[in-house]
Amino acid sequence: MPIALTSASVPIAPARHDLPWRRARELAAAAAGPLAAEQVTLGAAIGRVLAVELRSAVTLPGGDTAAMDGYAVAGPPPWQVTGQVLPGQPATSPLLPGTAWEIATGALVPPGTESVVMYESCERIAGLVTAPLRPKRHIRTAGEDLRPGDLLAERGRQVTAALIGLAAHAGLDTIAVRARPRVRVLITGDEVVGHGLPALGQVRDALGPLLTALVEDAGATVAGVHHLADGAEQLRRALLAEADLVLVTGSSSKGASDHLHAVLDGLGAQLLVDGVACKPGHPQILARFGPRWVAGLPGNPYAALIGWLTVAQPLLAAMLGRAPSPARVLPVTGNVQALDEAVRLVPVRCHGDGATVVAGARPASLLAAAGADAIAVIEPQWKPGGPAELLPLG
Ligand SMILES: Nc1nc2c(c(=O)[nH]1)N[C@H]1C(S)=C(S)[C@@H](COP(=O)(O)OP(=O)(O)OC[C@H]3O[C@@H](n4cnc5c(N)ncnc54)[C@H](O)[C@@H]3O)O[C@H]1N2
Ligand code: MOO
Repeated sequence: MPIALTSASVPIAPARHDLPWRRARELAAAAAGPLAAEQVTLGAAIGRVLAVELRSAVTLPGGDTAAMDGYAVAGPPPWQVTGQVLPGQPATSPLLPGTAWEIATGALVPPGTESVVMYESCERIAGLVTAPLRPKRHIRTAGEDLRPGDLLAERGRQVTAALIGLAAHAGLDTIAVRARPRVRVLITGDEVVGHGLPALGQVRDALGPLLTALVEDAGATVAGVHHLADGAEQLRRALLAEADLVLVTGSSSKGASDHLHAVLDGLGAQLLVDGVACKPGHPQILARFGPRWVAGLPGNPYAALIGWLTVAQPLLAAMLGRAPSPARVLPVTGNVQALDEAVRLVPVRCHGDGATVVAGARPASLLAAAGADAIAVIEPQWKPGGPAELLPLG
């Protein structure tokens, strides 16, 4: 059972209300250490995060190898064709000067080979081959691609299809990756319905599907999506189920049916984040009790997406031991104004050398975010057209 370890270097201090957005994100990123490693087959490794660096187990190519179909030749031309060598059938005797062996791409060249000449450059008449001789042509030298111990990928890298192919080429059958954090999603709100058309006063659940997709995209696994009726006891019991992270939506503000603060208090949870100075997404919580973390996200769907990017995504990246990707900063243009004391988070579309605000973003609607490819972090000191950090949206 993967358990998030709290980094020894980050003591949990009681949450200050309305943390600066950047500070909230940093706290979440430093809160947990990587989960345990597990060994998986290459076939199961796509998207996982490397728990150790990957190194080659082989020399590649294993010996000097023909890079073209043609003739392995020794000495000056012409060459008498005296044999043949195919991939997987290494020559047992050396090639003598003045002779040639037919050779296929990928076959080990016989000892004594000076060059490989491709069929297209040769003239062959009655068992004699001639071609201009260029020493060492079309021969891949032993170990020119990999040597045992060569680094294939650093720890913390996400496994891609190319890396799986490379690892197999390098002789590996399994690799050590981080356990996927198990994330439970608790959707609260008596008005929230899971499917079909909502009646007046009801609303279709946007957050179960949104968070499921975000969790899976982040390399974690959804342990369950639970719709809870508003009520402290249901929430308390649901928070006790096994998970590395519990996401709770629609219960982090101050309304009559927002029970998360009281329930966490009753459970003796430690609050790391309790309110963030950003718009939207201000009512956010990050707390820990026992081995599990709880992120309280606003019920407004776009605000919940911002809450995810602020506290949940960095925490999961830490549990996965994921190497941080360099911040992307681009000039941002469009209809947006910086706030005096808080960060504004706006959906943008990127175009080569800049990003443009997608109009119409509102806390309760995902329409603008769905048309965007990133969220721009508009700091109080930002000026129109100035640079802003971009958080990618998948
Ligand atoms: N007195 C105050 N009231 C509010 C504050 C505040 O600081 N003081 N903050 C406002 C902000 S900002 C937000 S955001 C919301 C967040 O409140 P909750 O997290 O408690 O969420 P709810 O009140 O339950 O819902 C807000 C809104 O979102 C709809 N919703 C909820 N869940 C879903 C879902 N799964 N899918 C789609 N839509 C959902 C819900 O029906 C409400 O319309 O609080 C403000 N109030
Ligand atoms: O910040 Mo709320 O999160 O504006 O909708």
